[in-house]
Amino acid sequence: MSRKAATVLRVARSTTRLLWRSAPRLTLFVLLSQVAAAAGAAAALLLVRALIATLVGDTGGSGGPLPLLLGLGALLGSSSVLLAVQRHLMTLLGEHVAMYAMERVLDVACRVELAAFDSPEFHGRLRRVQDAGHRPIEFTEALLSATSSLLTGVAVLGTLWVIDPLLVVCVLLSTVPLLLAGAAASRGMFTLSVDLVRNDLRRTYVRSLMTGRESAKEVRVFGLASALSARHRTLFAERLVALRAVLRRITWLSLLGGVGTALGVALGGGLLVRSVAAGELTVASAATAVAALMQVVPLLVGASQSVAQVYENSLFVDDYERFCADEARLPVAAEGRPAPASLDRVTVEHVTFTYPGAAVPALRDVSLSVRRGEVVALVGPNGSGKTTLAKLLCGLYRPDLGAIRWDGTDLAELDPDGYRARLTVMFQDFIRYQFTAAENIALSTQRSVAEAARRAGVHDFVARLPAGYETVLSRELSDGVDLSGGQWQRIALARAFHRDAPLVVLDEPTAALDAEAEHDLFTRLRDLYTDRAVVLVSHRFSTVREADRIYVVEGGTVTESGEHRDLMALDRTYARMFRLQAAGYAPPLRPAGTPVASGRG
Ligand SMILES: Nc1ncnc2c1ncn2[C@@H]1O[C@H](COP(=O)(O)OP(=O)(O)OP(=O)(O)O)[C@@H](O)[C@H]1O
Repeated sequence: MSRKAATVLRVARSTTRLLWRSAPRLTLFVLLSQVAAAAGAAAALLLVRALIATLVGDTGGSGGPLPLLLGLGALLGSSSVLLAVQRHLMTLLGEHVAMYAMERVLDVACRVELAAFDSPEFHGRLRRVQDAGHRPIEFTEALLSATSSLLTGVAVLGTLWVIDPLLVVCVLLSTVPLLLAGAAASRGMFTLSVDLVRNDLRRTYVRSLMTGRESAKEVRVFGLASALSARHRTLFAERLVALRAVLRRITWLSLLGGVGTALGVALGGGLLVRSVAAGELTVASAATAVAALMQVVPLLVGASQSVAQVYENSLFVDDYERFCADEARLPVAAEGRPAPASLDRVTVEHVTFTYPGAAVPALRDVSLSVRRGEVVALVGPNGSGKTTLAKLLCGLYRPDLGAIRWDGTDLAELDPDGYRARLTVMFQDFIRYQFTAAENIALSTQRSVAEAARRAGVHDFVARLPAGYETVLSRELSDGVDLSGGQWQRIALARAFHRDAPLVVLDEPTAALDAEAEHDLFTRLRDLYTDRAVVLVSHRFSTVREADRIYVVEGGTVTESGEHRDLMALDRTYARMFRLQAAGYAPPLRPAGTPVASGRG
């Protein structure tokens, strides 16, 4: 079996499964309507035959032409109703299948390792399969249409076979170039969509900058509109160039296919003329054969187009199925043991980690530990690896070398979802969900959110919003409210506080908080998290000095560690950075000779 046929068969099976799983009753109705349509067509043929028999007086005792005519009329009427019902059912089924297909993609997207999101290839595939939701139903429609054209074609070919089997051979040969051209065109369109996916992603991104609320401010202040539209036009022009090249090839292929078909038909015509001239065929038979040829050729052209559609859609559905199968196989399923509910100590042991595709490791031979009841701080310059370490602690990436252990057990041996459920985190780039305030604090549970909001110091503020915790925090999706940067950060903190977990990771939790709120949070941090292990990433030395242990991360490695006093005594990077920041708050130095204000007037 050719590879193309194997793909189509595989996709026919997977599409049937998709249809059935997405909407079993609708699928059944569609099938029944197809059977009814076929039965109606057969009944119409029988009625026509009976009518002709009645009209030529060869009735065998039936009740005259009127009931037959009425029956035929009723059949024709009901067939047009059936057609409308079929369209209705197919539209609904298409929506169900697209929804089901999308749900599978979303499921995979939420389960894959975070590393996948660092790969442009993954984003390309994700985009392609998201766009392929309509393909299963189009595959089904094309398959039905090809089958019905082929069945009708076979019936007409039967007439030709009776007149001269060679004519059938000519007709079949004439469809081969069309089929080949169609298959090449289908592959061309599929390859084009693969090649253009990066371009599509970039265009979508540029468009989102030009239309998004987040970017609207900068686009206006920095006057980015014309630069962005130029970029959009360039990307569109690149797309057009690629599209034109493929369309040109497809047109040439269709032309060659058409010439092949014309030659096949001409050969059939030549055969007819020769047979008539040789007296092997009556003029009446030759006329019937010409009529059949005239009928069968457009039928087969239509069938070839449908077959090409079947093939094109099968390539997209196959791609989609491979994505679901491949990505689902990534090691993220609930394998491994569940993490213990309690925690005594998390240790990072000689961990080295390089982001996918990065040239240098983001972390090199990093070791640290945090115990229950301890607050451990990570400090260091921008880009030194603090957030990366936080992400590894959250089990979002796996170390290349070394291990992270939860009470001695390597995280690699634990079920990742179960492990993540044992920790809570506030990321530096936390998400501002355009949902209600309550949902921003706890989307996945119904547990009371007020206590967490109180801890984050945001309860009073939220309670004063127009609809309190039910206020939607969006001006884009509803007539809700937007918050200030600090208010958003407190909401994100409340989200972290809402989960009762033994490991707490806070990455720059106070960057946008006012001085009072920051001070308040840090003085309460220990009370909030007695009995928890807290890892705190911060650039604010005034807050990290209280930590039980401070790790200084520089260039992906831990260069110093200890308590504030020890690190100050060491007088290296920490002490230098601490003094630098403290100097910013020191009173300005007086130029020499300036009198000191007495303050007594
Ligand atoms: N997804 C990624 N893919 C590739 N490289 C990355 C990725 N995320 C971060 N990096 C790189 O890893 C290094 C460490 O980044 P990280 O975000 O951990 O720094 P950081 O210490 O938290 O910095 P900051 O203080 O600015 O938040 C940087 O060089 C950064 O460019």
